[in-house]
Amino acid sequence: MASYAPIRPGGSLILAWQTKNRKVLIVGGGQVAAGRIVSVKEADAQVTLICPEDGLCDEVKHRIHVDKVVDWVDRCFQDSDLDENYDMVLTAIDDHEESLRIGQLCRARRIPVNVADVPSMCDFYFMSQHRDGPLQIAVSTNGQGPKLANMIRQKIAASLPPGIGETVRRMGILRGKVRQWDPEISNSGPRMRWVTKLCEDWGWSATLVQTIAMTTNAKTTGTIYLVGGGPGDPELITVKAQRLLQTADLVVSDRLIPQQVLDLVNRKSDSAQDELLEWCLEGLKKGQQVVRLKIGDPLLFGRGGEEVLWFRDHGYEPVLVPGISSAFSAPMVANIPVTHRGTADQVIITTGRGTKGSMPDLPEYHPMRTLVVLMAVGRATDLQQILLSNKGYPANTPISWIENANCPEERTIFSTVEQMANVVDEQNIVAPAVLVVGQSINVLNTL
Ligand SMILES: C[C@@]1(CC(=O)O)c2cc3[nH]c(cc4nc(cc5[nH]c(cc(n2)[C@H]1CCC(=O)O)[C@@](C)(CC(=O)O)[C@@H]5CCC(=O)O)C(CC(=O)O)=C4CCC(=O)O)c(CCC(=O)O)c3CC(=O)O
Ligand SMILES: NC(=O)C1=CN([C@@H]2O[C@H](COP(=O)(O)OP(=O)(O)OC[C@H]3O[C@@H](n4cnc5c(N)ncnc54)[C@H](O)[C@@H]3O)[C@@H](O)[C@H]2O)C=CC1
Repeated sequence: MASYAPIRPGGSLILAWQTKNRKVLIVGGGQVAAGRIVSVKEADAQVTLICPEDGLCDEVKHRIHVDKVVDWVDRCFQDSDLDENYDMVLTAIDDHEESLRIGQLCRARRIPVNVADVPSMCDFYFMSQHRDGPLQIAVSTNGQGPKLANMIRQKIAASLPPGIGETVRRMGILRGKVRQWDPEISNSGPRMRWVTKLCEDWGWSATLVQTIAMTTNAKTTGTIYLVGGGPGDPELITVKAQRLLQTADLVVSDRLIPQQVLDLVNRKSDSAQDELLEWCLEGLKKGQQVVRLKIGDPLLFGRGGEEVLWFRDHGYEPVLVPGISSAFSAPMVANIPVTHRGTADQVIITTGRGTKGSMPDLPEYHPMRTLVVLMAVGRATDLQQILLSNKGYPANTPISWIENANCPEERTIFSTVEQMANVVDEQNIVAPAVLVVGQSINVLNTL
């Protein structure tokens, strides 16, 4: 039998009540009323406050006369005040009998009411609240200890990462965009899975959620930045890239926008790349600062050169920002100094997948050479055969596979050229993985 959460009666229903343009009546003008004004005005309600002038505290006077966010009626409450069709009534007066009476009147008219000094007369309680942009955290003790609610709220607020409100705000923009890309109701499932995965993968690091956020502050001239996002570890991006990501109006990324969404948005086109570039262009035409975020380094097997030419054709010269390529960071993960005095004086970086699936001309064996092969996993058998049969690699030349370098699932496997395809099968190595071949592997690793 499935087990479900137990029901624990005796609480109150916690909601985020939408009161935009709703009519709220506040009775009283002391410090409690001042707090109520802030709460309901932050929720965009229309406020009428009834209280004789000599009862107004300084803060309430400020809200009435300086902020001008309150319609003020200079007298005591009268029963006919409730004829105004209020959506909510809040009393904060020092006359207990009158409080109770107003509460009862509201109850009779089914107007939701909070009576500051009579919890039993409240349809809802106010909570101790922390707000940061759209993020709202509220603590309730369900009437048991308001001061404790205040202390607990402060403790929670102090533990939040800086910038979290901005992160939440940008997430809202991003979710709006995702829905614009594909408004189909029937795609709600994939949309939700993507947003969930994004949140889980990138957590609430403000910077990283910002990297995929899209905002619309138009500037006069658009600029395109071709930015290297590094190998996957959020800490391995440059300070410059981070700054651009934080300030950009639009960030278009192929890594952070995973296949599920590309599938969603690219139904009209079978070329994801073109579609992404078109988005950039749209932003540029609006005068936006656009970041085209590439994994690794844009110009090392990142097709960055092609994108520069494409943007030039469209009248924009991209600003290039380098990133750390896995060609360097992956060997480092495996403690391989790709050059090392006396062991390796050159490093050749190549790919296992050339244009249209071709195999690049691999270099001859040289004992002082380190070979780094990106996108090699699917070609392990071919690579092994070429290195052994055509390029003179001794069978026992050390190799290392570094899978998911600089990501949480990172894995490093050492072997020899003779075994390099075998270990891919045995250890089930999958892309993305970097292959390193050469004597430099043995310098810091005792195998
Ligand atoms: C039932 C409730 C109805 C309601 O007002 O909605 C209610 C009732 C009463 N409060 C009283 C006293 C105090 N209230 C505060 C402060 C807050 N009170 C708030 C809410 C609530 N107060 C609702 C329950 C919410 C919950 O428990 O979760 C907060 C959270 C929100 C807000 O008001 O905006 C706000 C913190 C704001 C912030 O953190 O920012 C302080 C501390 C202080 O002022 O510094 C004291 C003195 C110390 C103490 O008593 O703890 C008394 C008089 C008791 C007496 O005479 O002895 C009553 C009446 C009674 O209990 O009978
Ligand atoms: N819920 C809460 O968090 C808290 C509730 N309280 C309770 O809330 C009430 C208000 O607290 P404060 O703002 O500090 O009081 P306060 O004494 O500073 O202000 C009371 C206000 O009510 C006005 N008033 C009195 N009778 C009125 C009427 N018939 N019509 C219109 N206005 C009227 C007065 O002119 C004054 O402006 C008190 O009863 C207090 O016990 C106090 C602290 C916290």
